[in-house]
Amino acid sequence: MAFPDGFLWGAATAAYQIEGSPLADGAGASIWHRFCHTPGLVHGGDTGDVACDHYRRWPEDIALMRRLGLQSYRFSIAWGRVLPQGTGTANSAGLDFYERLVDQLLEAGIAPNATLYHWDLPAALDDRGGWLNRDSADWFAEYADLVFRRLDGRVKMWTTLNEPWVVMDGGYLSGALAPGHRNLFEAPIVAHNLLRAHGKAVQAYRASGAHRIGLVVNLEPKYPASDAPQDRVATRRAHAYMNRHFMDPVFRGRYDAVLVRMFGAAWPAFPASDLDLIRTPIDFLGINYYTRNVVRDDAGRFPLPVERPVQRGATYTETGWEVFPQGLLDTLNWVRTRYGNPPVYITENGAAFDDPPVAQGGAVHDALRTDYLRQHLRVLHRAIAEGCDLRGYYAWSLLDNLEWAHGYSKRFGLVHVDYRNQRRTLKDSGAWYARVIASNGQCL
Ligand SMILES: N#[N+]C[C@@H]1[C@@H](O)[C@H](O)[C@@H](O)[C@@H]2O[C@H]12
Repeated sequence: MAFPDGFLWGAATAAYQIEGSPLADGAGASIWHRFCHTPGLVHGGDTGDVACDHYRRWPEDIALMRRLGLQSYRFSIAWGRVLPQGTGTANSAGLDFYERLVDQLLEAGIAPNATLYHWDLPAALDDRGGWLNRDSADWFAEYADLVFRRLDGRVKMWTTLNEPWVVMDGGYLSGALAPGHRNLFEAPIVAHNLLRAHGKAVQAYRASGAHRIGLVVNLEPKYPASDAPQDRVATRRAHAYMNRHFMDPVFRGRYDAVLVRMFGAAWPAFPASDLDLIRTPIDFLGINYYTRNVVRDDAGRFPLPVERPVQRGATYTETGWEVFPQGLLDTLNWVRTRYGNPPVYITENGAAFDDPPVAQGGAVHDALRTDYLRQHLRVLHRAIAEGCDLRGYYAWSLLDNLEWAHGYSKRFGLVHVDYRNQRRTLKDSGAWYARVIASNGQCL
């Protein structure tokens, strides 16, 4: 099942999850540095102080990318490395790091795909209110303009934000992620300022950039646990809260009425001009897809029903996610029909499984991960046949890495990392993915 000529094959990472050295060479601390160093918040007390030591081992990791035959590499830029205080004086050592990385990627024939914000807000900006402060959109645009002017042209594919829904829900409602707030009234303000920041960064790019810029969202299709009216209503609410929450403003210039009603008094009156900014046109949409959500009414839980009824006979990953490739097809067709079939990249797709240890001779026989990826790639081929404008795919992740509050307990990598000595070992899934890339999907 060959994919179209020019289909882009890649793998993805994020700065705080792999780089280590979070304060090196003048870098400013992020909210994740603070969060990890706050006892009790991250599994095992793990931090990003070392991670995969990518800040120092990046040449070795580019060699791994070449071995995989990656055509593109999606990474994120740590805001605090280039602007230690979040605004103001730039840190040339931080900019130099990303410039060297980009230049060597190009040297290796790998197209850089840079994400401006993958959750690591400079702590100095959090001290000024962070995403709760309306000025955050201007702070972000200043940072974006700085890196655009430094790297655009060599980087030809930019993303403003990674998964703004997770930033809002995890960082300000559930409190499971940095900065660890639990406040219903903060959530819509944060979501709105993230969207404003996205719009301002896109406008900054249009003023100076010459290539493409988009947004990466996590989309999780919602299915009612039964035909009972209360389950169908709960499913619509869950869909409004997670999926339409950011897609509707960006592509349709307005919020979902169901979402607004859900928040009730906690929903502020936003200026209409904000929605005009937010809907500034983008060049592509990045979709991170992992699983689906079967929804049963759980009236006691706002805004998302917490119960995820276990599906008999299904396979589940180490993060408790059902393996459900049909949900990826359903999601892509929903985006195609509701939002005018925008160019889409799958910017993350992968799974954590309890991988076997590295075998003698250096192999990791992670058959479950290979099967997960194969099932989802086959679905992508169907999505293209059904008319989705699907341009590329990035496996999550290149390396085992810091899985946020899970610490290093969950492994998503195509490459195993032994955190005791930083030894990298290509897993069977990585070797298989290299064959998929080399055959443009023919071997699926
Ligand atoms: N959990 N999980 C894996 C993966 C996470 O490691 C990424 O940083 C996020 O963009 C997205 O949540 C997905």
